[in-house]
Amino acid sequence: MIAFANLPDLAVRTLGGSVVAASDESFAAKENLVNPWAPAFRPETFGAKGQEYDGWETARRRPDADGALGHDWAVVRLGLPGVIRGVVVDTAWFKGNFPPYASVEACAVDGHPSPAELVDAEWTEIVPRSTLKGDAAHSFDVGLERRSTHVRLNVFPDGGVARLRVHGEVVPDPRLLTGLTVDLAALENGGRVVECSDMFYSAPDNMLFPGQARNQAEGWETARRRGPGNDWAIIRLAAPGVVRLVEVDTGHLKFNAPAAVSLTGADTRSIALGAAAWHEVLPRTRVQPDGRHRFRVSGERVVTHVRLDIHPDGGLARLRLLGDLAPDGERLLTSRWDDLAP
Ligand SMILES: NC(=O)NC(NC(N)=O)C(=O)[O-]
Repeated sequence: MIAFANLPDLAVRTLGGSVVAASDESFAAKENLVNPWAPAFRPETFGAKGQEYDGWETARRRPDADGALGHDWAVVRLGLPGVIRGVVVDTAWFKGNFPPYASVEACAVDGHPSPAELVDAEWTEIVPRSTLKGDAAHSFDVGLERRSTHVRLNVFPDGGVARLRVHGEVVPDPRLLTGLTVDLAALENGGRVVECSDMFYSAPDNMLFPGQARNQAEGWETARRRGPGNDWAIIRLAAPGVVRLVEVDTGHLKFNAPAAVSLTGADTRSIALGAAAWHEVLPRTRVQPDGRHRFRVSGERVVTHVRLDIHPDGGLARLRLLGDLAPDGERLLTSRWDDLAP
């Protein structure tokens, strides 16, 4: 697997991404580009506009009076702005109607720009015009050391693309975090799972998504553990901080919820994670299936990482670690934001 594929998809709808404009969407809606599920297809489902596709599909272009063909484009607002490390242009199921070439650009615009304002933004090419195949996922590494808020997918001259995945590292806006009590584990604040024991059914980063899980697949689920020990995941927090309230949500895990959970914390500001000592944040605590549990914790020590142990296996829908950033955590977020400015 390519390295960037483990990073969150900053464009996916379940992380707040949306497709704000497109040159054309005659055959199939631009919004499908950021659907969270794998592209689906049912043959011979002809609607009023043609065959139905789970993707974005434009009309066949014809030369204008000057003989120019032009090209199609779609603009995606990233749900989580950040540094883009890789892009996947997936033409799944588009076999006779995929675009032969595509390129991708990115920009960073503060606030909430309208599609018209984005036209005048400063766009930087992050994937040069590249050849595409039909019914295939194309992965492109991106080397732009700056944060981005939007991407523009260009297809030449026209055709269908099932998904645009934009993997990267979240760079949260410190103005929305400093001085507040925030979820130090949330993906949207820059938290991430860096190690885990098992991700057989679904990835542990799922626990850190916004909102509630709508089903079991939207949380973290491990395989049935047949040997000794228990499953676990280590979360690198958004920045060093003090955890004050823990929320453990076993929603939708009914016959596969853990019997108990425990949390420990480590401070790696002056020591490597492998050598750090772990101290108790939440002692081993019984949990019930399919429900939200909240625990006030003593919150005395600054931590950079929290280890979640689930006993013995199962998974969680969500894990929230509400707390306050340490002063150097606030400084870290602010300098990262400034260093990665467009
Ligand atoms: N059979 C098709 O898929 N045709 C075409 N597309 C749709 N959606 O019908 C086309 O012309 O690109």
